[in-house]
Amino acid sequence: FGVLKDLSGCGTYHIGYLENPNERLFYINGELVERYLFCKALKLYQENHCLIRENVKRKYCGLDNSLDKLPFRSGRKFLKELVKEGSMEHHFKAQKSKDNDAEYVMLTPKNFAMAAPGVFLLCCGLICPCFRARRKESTLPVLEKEPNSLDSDSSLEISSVPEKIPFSPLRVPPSPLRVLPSPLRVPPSPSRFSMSPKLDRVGSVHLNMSQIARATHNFSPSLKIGEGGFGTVYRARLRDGQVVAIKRAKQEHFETLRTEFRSEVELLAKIEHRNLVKLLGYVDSGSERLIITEYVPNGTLREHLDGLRGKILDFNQRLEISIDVAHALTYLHLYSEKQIIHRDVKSSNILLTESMRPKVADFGFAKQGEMDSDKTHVSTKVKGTVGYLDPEYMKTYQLTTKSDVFSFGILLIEILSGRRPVELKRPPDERVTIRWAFNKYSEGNVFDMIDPQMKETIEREILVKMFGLAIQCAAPTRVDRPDMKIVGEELWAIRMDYLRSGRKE
Ligand SMILES: Nc1ncnc2c1ncn2[C@@H]1O[C@H](COP(=O)(O)OP(=O)(O)OP(=O)(O)O)[C@@H](O)[C@H]1O
Repeated sequence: FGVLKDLSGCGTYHIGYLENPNERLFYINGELVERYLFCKALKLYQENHCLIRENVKRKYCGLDNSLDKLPFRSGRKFLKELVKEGSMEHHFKAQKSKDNDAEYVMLTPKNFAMAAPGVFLLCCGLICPCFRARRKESTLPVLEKEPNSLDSDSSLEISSVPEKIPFSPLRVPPSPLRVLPSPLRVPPSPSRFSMSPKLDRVGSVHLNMSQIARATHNFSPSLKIGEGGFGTVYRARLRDGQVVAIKRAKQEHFETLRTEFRSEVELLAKIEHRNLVKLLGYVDSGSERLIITEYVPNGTLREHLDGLRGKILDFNQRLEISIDVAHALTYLHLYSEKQIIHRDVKSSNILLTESMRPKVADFGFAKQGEMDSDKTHVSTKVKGTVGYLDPEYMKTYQLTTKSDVFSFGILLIEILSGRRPVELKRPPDERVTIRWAFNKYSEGNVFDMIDPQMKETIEREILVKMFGLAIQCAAPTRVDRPDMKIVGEELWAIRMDYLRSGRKE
């Protein structure tokens, strides 16, 4: 995989490129575009006095002054041109004429990291008539935006002030598909994330560094239980016998990760739900930053789906896990002190207890919502994991709770089918799981979608309801997605049907 480089940071265009040994791909607002449109967007940046690195201009758009030769268009005109000529659809058509296999072209490992969200958008728009009309409607407001307007897209986090920001190499994503904040963006204002002193005393576990070093045997590799993009996780036994998980920030990314860690602690401190990993304590001392949470002993949901944890999950367990995750998200969206959008709902962030109950973890990307204000969304940089990322959020940078609903829809299909959101080793028409599922669902082949490792027979009606719900959650536009509370209620009703059907209990 190439690394997606995001040049955003100015105005409402979010432009980026992905460079592989054999190929360069360019995108604007999450969509693949031709190079010349990318260069025009750079030109627009330049006209708006935004920072563009000279080497990027030179490398991708020719000589320094070649940008100046491109005709300048107003933001509105440019966006119209973008839609007319350079959209993902255009790219698809261009590729198709060359190759006759557009999907294959879009989904090679080389370009997948960029293409997948767009593919979701496009494929859902193309193959699902009921979503298509809505999709067209919903793109309109975005098209009307001027690059420097101070409307909803003038992001809370992305400064439009053309400030010179020292270049730092883009950090390599922890997993190849995780979308990370761009280093070229102005960091969030310190005040938004500054920790109140009392947060250092958050939770019930208060340890100093030497106590932590003792509990982790000096961060012994034998106690390491996992590694994520932001740190290494250790299991530790405290003096009173309590077993906890300690996430230690990676030193090399210390400054970049500060925001993620603070965000995680601040939000975790406010929540209390049996299906959410509980924060126990926090250490921010010198060159160390650690988060102490409850230890969840039975691995991640993904490990269970992969059969790495012994017994394969049965249908009832999958249904109960789905319900619990839906409840956890409903709590975050509706009932926590402040509305919280998780932004990284995925199977590897769901930990299981010994009794196979899930706990949603990893609040590094979580964000406070706008529940108490008149605003319908938060405008913010895109974070999350490709494959689970809401295409509308990717396109508009407008974050709502419905982005979590989208990820949950993808997760639900994963739980039922066992398939990852993207499986590059499969034939082209099966690589994007949501698309494959939608096709199967439309053909009425729900049994084909069930995880082959699951041997029970489930009533067709129940599967139709569950897959139908998952597909609805993963609708391309947020207006078509149900609220998380409704999703939980629907799943609960499905479970009632399932129990009544006499297959279990
Ligand atoms: N509270 C916990 N209890 C038990 N295991 C945990 C806990 N927190 C994390 N882990 C383990 O550590 C691994 C890494 O967790 P972490 O949240 O740092 O990263 P991740 O979610 O896997 O990756 P990324 O943050 O890049 O998405 C998890 O996959 C899990 O196996």
